[in-house]
Amino acid sequence: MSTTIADKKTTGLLENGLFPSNEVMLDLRQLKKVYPTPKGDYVVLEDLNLQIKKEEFVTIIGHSGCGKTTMLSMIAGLNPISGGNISVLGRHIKGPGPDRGVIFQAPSLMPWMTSLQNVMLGVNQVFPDATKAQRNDIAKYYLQKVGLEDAFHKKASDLSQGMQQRVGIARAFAIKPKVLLLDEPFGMLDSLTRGELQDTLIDIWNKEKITAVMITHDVDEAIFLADRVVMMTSGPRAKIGDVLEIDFERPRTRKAVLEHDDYYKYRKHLIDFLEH
Ligand SMILES: Nc1ncnc2c1ncn2[C@@H]1O[C@H](COP(=O)(O)OP(=O)(O)OP(=O)(O)O)[C@@H](O)[C@H]1O
Repeated sequence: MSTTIADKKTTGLLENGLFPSNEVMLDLRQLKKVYPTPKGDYVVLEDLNLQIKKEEFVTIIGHSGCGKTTMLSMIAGLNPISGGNISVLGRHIKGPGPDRGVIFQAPSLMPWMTSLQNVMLGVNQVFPDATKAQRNDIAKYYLQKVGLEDAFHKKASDLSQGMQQRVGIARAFAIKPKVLLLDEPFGMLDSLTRGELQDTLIDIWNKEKITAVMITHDVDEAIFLADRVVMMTSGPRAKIGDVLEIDFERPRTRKAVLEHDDYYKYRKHLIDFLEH
């Protein structure tokens, strides 16, 4: 009997359903989130278990309001955990830290500062012992990687939305985090700019291989970028509903992905999940 995509098991799992601990970067165990509301407690997430391996790129999809941002902000340490725990390389997180970089939908730059100054803000905090010249080099290196070599000294408020998000990407990579958390980073961009930024992101990621977790509403983006697409159930009490391994070689090109025999099977699998 032939194996369908739905039958495929995630590769590398032990018999207990977990990855070997030395391969795991991020571990969410029995995660729970409760928001108090005037009508009583609202349990957004419950019994949510997810392991993400070192150097893995995972995309998260799920219906609006299911709790994706809640989960990501908890991993970032910006939103308190109501139950269970989150660990990075085996250590429970207790708040935000430079081991986790975040890219939000709106890059929230300091509008009166230049691109370089915005990136330097993070670099200065994370590498206080480096010389000013070294810190400058790091910031410029990543700005150049995102295609902003001509815009080091442009004020953030003078940049287009796409360029601002490029600064956001440079800023996140420049602090050299262990985990990169992306919350719909291209959600506000037109589709052409979105495609360009996906290419920029994946180009840097191919070199740096930072473990990445990215929320997206775009099924094609989810497939193009990910090693695994994680599907969340609808809330309340959302958890991981299904995981789809994307077995395309890297580095990938959009053309090769779109022409691959499995592409539409992956797409159908994700859309079927979202429609039920
Ligand atoms: N601070 C809060 N207090 C109370 N309820 C909240 C709070 N933050 C979020 N919620 C609720 O928790 C649920 C999950 O919100 P969250 O933003 O995590 O979902 P999401 O899946 O990221 O949504 P979207 O895809 O629309 O961005 C929603 O019902 C939301 O209204």
